[in-house]
Amino acid sequence: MKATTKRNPKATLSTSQEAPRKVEKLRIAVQKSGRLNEGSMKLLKECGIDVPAGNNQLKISVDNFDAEILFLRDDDIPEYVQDGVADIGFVGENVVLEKNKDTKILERLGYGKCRLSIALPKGKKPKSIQELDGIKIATSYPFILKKWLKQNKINADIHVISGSVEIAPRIGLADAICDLVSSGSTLFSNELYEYQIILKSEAVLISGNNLSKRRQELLDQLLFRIRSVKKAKYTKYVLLNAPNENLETICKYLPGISSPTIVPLAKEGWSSVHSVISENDFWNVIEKLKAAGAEGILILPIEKIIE
Ligand SMILES: Nc1ncnc2c1ncn2[C@@H]1O[C@H](COP(=O)(O)OP(=O)(O)OP(=O)(O)O)[C@@H](O)[C@H]1O
Ligand SMILES: O=P(O)(O)OC[C@H]1O[C@H](OP(=O)(O)OP(=O)(O)O)[C@H](O)[C@@H]1O
Ligand SMILES: [Mg+2]
Repeated sequence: MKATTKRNPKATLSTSQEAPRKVEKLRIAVQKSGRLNEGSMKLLKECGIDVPAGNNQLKISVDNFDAEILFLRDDDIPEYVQDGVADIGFVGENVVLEKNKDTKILERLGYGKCRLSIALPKGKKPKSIQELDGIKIATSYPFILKKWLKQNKINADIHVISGSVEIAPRIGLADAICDLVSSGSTLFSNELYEYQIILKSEAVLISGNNLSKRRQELLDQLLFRIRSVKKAKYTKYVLLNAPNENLETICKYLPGISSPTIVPLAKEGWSSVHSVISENDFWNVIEKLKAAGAEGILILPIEKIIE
């Protein structure tokens, strides 16, 4: 008898009605509004992650990367990352250290640079930090401040307030403050001065400890892009013209990633040299390049460096 393949109508039905497989996305926490929002969104854009302009939504899916952006208060980001509500977060190191959650810092991001400092009213000039003993310090950073005081064996009283810390000495709430400083203008307008830096901070990328395999893959891709963007920021593309007899000397100063490119110029005996160099190194070699006859030196920004 001829074998027949029986079709199971139910099986066919269940396949066609199956819900589409849920795509695992990397959940990225970003400050909703405030000092770090712009820098974080700019960095994501430079990494090729297009976040659609949201109409004040708190969660937005990205079209060209398996990710969704969660817009949060910066203070909540370390805890949400620790608890796995978000996989990674862009947040100030000051907040990471203050909240002291179980997260790890993956990368320093170079924006949101500020200092956490003890500031005193103008006119009060302790000769050493030990003279802070016994004073009352207003702050929104009690954890970091307490640790610093303990390390320095200073016995001061901490008064916790959540904002407008700089006003505390003027209204008699405290003798000193411990708050973020950048330009110093908020201190200045409140008749205070920066006495002692206790932390230098910038935006950092943090992650939790339990990412799924797929989310870890996505994070690795994002980290690779962030590092390429960061590297490019501090590196410049250099173009210059040089007499052929000095090319060896010039190439010594501009070794590039593997070696510089040399293209002959229409002008007899001259070449164009193309290379990359870190901005710091460039300022150190510029005089030497000129002394070796380099002319028409052009310095161009680089968008990304993929190594
Ligand atoms: N003056 C400053 N210059 C540079 N960076 C700063 C400055 N002040 C704060 N930052 C950095 O930006 C982060 C966010 O600062 P912001 O003032 O927006 O916080 P916030 O008012 O607590 O915001 P949120 O509403 O999200 O709680 C700080 O934790 C710090 O890392
Ligand atoms: O040294 P400056 O450049 O003056 O910056 C310092 C100020 O910046 C931050 O406040 P922000 O302006 O972000 O307002 P906030 O108090 O609402 O957070 C910080 O809390 C300081 O008050
Ligand atoms: Mg906050």
